[in-house]
Amino acid sequence: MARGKKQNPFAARKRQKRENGPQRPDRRSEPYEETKRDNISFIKYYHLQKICHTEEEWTQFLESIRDNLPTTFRVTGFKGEAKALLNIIETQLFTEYVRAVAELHQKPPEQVERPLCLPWYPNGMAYQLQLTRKDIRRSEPLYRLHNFLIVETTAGSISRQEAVSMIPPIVLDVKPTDKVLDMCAAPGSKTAQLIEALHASPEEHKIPPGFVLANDVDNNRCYMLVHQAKRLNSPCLLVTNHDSSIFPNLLQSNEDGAKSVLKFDKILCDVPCSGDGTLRKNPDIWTKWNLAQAYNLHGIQYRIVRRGAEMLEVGGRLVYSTCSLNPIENEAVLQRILKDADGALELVDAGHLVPGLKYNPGMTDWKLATKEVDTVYTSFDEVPETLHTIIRPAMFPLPAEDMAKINLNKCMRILPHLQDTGGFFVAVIVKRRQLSFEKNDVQDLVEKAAKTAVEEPQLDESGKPIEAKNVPWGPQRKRKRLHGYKEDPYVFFGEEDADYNAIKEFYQLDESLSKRCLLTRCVTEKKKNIYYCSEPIRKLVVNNEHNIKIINTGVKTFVRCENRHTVHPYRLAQEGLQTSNAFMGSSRRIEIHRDDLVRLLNCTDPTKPPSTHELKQATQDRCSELGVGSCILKYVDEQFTLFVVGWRGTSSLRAYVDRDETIHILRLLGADLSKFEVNKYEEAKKAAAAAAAAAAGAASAAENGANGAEIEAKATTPTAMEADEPATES
Ligand SMILES: C[S@@+](CC[C@H](N)C(=O)[O-])C[C@H]1O[C@@H](n2cnc3c(N)ncnc32)[C@H](O)[C@@H]1O
Repeated sequence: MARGKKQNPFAARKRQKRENGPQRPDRRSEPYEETKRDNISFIKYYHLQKICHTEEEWTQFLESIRDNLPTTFRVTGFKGEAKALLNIIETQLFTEYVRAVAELHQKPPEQVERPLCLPWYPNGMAYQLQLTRKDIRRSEPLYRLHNFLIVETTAGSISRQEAVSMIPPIVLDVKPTDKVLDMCAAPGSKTAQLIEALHASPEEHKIPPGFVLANDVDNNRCYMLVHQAKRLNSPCLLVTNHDSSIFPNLLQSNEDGAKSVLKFDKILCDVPCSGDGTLRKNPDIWTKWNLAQAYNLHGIQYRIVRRGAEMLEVGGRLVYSTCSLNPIENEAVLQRILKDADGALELVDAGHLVPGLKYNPGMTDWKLATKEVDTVYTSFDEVPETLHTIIRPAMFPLPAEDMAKINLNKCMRILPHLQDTGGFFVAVIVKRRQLSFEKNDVQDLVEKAAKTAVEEPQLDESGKPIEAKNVPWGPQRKRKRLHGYKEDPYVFFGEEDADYNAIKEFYQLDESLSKRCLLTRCVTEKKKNIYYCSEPIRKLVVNNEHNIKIINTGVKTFVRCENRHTVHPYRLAQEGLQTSNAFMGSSRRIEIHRDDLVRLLNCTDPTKPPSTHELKQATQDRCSELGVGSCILKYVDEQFTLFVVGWRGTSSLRAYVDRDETIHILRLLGADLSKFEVNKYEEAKKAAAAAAAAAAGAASAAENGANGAEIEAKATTPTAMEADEPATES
């Protein structure tokens, strides 16, 4: 090895593997073997626990849990156009669905089961299809349904989510004013529901006064969470990366300027669990299931819910949920925290929030067993000493008189056979008074904040921030890093900001969109992307950034675009329009006819935007009043109003939205989508045919002794972008 050169351990391991040859046989070419849906310990254990009330129900349970899971999705709630989309789904999409399923199963359309509207999901916005996710992904007749699910999911208009997983956010009953904590949030399907609930009254709150703090201990999963939540474009979300069981107390500023410990109105503890409720979706769990998983998880589950209870406001609501059926991970955890709380926490009924949902009550008696379920214990005295570190006294049911006080029967056990879903456990707790073990020491936090305060950006003599690139040792580098955490800083706008003033003037921005809530992710004079977060989120960040690992916040609202035809350096971002629109004046608005909007959206070549002369006279007239630059295209329908970011060029007008959003809007407008419809099977067939033809051609050329003249694929050089187009976003 060369001197001074360190050996890369990963490369070395890879080299070693290559030299040793393949360790495992390559099974890719072998036929796919179905997992055996059986596990003796699982069946013995749950039969022993009597999770079903009768033998007949037990048989139904076993039959159902071995079956594949239907597909479910919900229309995301707070967008104005949600109802219009639902209407399209119920008419056009389901007609196409029936046709495709009939073709797939080769039966008459009348015999195809219609999709089921989940009766307990609010406003009839969730549906269940009698197809597995695999069916949809792999069957050609279903390609349009597949395309629909993918496009609308990416556009944020629907969410594909297990039916039972939709329940915890519903029973948490989030209001737009609530401070919400999602303790174990990734990958974020429930967080998305919490955000939607926060935005449920746009007429009342342009920006909801509440917020959602979504946290997960797993850094990589935090980014999945960011990706999932981003589709909703909410300025009221903060994503953090902590162990929830030791989540730090957060500071808040009261109206009088004093500091206090922040308490949450609503907390979701969707804790890590053994996941045996998801056996229908993840059949692999059949082979791995054993009781040790539940014993191992009980401790962290208890510590998370205990910490959640401490952070809950008196009068606040906490939902504890798992996708496990095991009482060790469910009732045993809850009885522990309820006993600790000594009446300060109360289990409450939540059935009225999910009317029509079938579930069994929580268990008040259960047994413990060895890993193989060959020995059963009804009390800790029976447990051999060798198992004392695994099976703990608190896992056994409380004595009858204590059990009677805590109402475990109010928990909800959703079993697969009750309504053809996965298995799930949900419990709702209300905090009646402070907990004796709760620590609310503000002084400590204030001192810590003062000690580790993030330095303000350095300004030059004219008050401008000094470019970070000129001072590599500058403010960003000085930021205190928590445990190797490496996120860029959150730099809020100051009182005087030249960019803000320019934006305000150009877009006639109402000052109630607080400039202090605009932020960038680096200390630089030339800001690139400008994000917006709500005022409560700003305060949360400013008060606590010394203490919490922030992964993400803010919605991209303005984007720098250099363009020689406009003096204004920022264009609008479609993501942020949902918030910024309500604060913009009329200077950059164009009310547009449906046909014009369809024409603009159908233009997929950014180098050839539609000329204004092709548009309706009213649009042309309005365009001639507007200078070059970003604008808002408004379309009003009987059912909904759409706002789309546009770009007024010197002689053109274009819509500035991505492909999935384009398809979504065209769908709402009832326009032809065939241009965007991809049949991946047809494309694969064409590609295979082309490859076969090329191979045949090459073979015959070789046979004929041709001199191998190369057919050069011509690189398609795009024509130069129209000069008045903004540079595309990076
Ligand atoms: C059941 S999943 C949560 C699913 C999520 N609520 C949703 O609906 O998409 C449990 C999550 O807990 C996280 N987790 C595990 N231990 C944790 C801890 N100590 N603190 C915070 N999160 C934790 C895992 O990384 C995992 O993402």
